[in-house]
Amino acid sequence: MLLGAIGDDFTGSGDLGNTLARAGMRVVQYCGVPTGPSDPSVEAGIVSLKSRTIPPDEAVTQSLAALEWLLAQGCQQIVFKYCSTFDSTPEGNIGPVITALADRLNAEHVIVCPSFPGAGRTVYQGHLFVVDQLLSESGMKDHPLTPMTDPDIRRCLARQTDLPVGHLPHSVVRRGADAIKTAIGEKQGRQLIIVDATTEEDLYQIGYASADLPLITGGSGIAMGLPHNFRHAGVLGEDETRWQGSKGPCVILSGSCSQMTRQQVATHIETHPGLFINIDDVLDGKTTPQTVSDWLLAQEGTPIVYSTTDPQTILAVQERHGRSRAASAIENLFAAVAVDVVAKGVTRLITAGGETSGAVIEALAPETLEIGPEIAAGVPALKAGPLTIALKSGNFGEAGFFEIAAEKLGGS
Ligand SMILES: Nc1ncnc2c1ncn2[C@@H]1O[C@H](COP(=O)(O)OP(=O)(O)OP(=O)(O)O)[C@@H](O)[C@H]1O
Ligand SMILES: O=C(O)[C@@H](O)C(=O)CO
Repeated sequence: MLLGAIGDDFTGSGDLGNTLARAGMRVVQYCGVPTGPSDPSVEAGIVSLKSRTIPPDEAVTQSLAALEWLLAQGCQQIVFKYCSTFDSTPEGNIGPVITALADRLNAEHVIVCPSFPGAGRTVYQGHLFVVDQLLSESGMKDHPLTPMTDPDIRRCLARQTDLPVGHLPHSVVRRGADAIKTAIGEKQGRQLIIVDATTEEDLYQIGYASADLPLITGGSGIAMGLPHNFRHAGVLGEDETRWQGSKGPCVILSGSCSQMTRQQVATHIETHPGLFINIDDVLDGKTTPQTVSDWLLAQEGTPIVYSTTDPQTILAVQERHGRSRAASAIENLFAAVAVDVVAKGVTRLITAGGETSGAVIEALAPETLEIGPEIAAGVPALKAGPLTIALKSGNFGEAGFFEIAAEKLGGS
């Protein structure tokens, strides 16, 4: 294993896997920290955690355990993948995890760059943009778990770490890899460096400049240039595709309330069966995993079960039941439904939402997910034995994503 990565959620880990696989690396996503050694043919291993919104000390412990496993597999460089919208709270978990990984790796300068232009996220003057809006004016201001209200990620990160937070402006980045490398080297003392990046070319140049850094952090875009570094060093094998689709029944579970998912759900239910999950009914026991799973298995086509709704409805639900009780009720329901439908023959599973996908994958507990072809920017097709899976981050994909994903998982 050449490159080791730690992802703070399951969809984001797949996003990173997609970037690396597209550049010709053989990538496997591990669900949690594996207990045994990796298959020796794996060139990039991603340990996916569900650590984005857990208490910071637990996120640090899990991330350090993942790091030890990756180092034991021989990884020469580590990537910490978090969300391209920098999803975090004032306490963490991005800052505490980077700080702990940097300490363990004795990393002097650590790049922090959530930029992912393919999904409209760019960093300029230390500020994070979602398409043409500041992060704090985008849909992320209403996120159910990590509302993002400060677009200046230098300030966001400084609230989460005791390490100094520096900045590498776009005026340097656009001069290319050598200029970036020199500017990083000139930074005095140990620090985390927010690096501006507005285009994919910026990200390639940052990647090339990072060949010797032990730890790199960011969205999936930060990994764009890294496979080239290994190829340039002559250590990357030949690109060969092993992934295959499966033709069996397909179901969709959506707990994401992001703007794009809302559009995708609305599009899908125009032509496919859909069942809305009301959290009050889940907490009252009127809706159970069994009722939902029975409904799914009785449908034709590609049915969707969704709790996806608008910010006002979420707020009202959270006021009635509490934020984490509402979230857990939905996540546990989807997790149990997934286990049941897969046991009963579903071979294509699509989930929407990072937390939702994490709950589902933790319950299904596949040891590994082989990264396959891209479905949409940041979303690869995955495979665990006979089961093919698509884990969609909240704001990824076009309006017709679910239908496209179902076809891709089928091997078309
Ligand atoms: N109707 C609802 N009311 C309140 N909370 C909900 C509702 N539906 C879903 N949730 C919770 O909101 C959270 C949505 O987060 P999730 O990460 O799954 O989606 P997302 O934020 O759109 O995705 P991403 O993190 O990939 O951008 C989950 O914890 C889910 O349980
Ligand atoms: O970086 C992103 O936007 C995604 O990979 C993700 O992490 C969303 O959960």
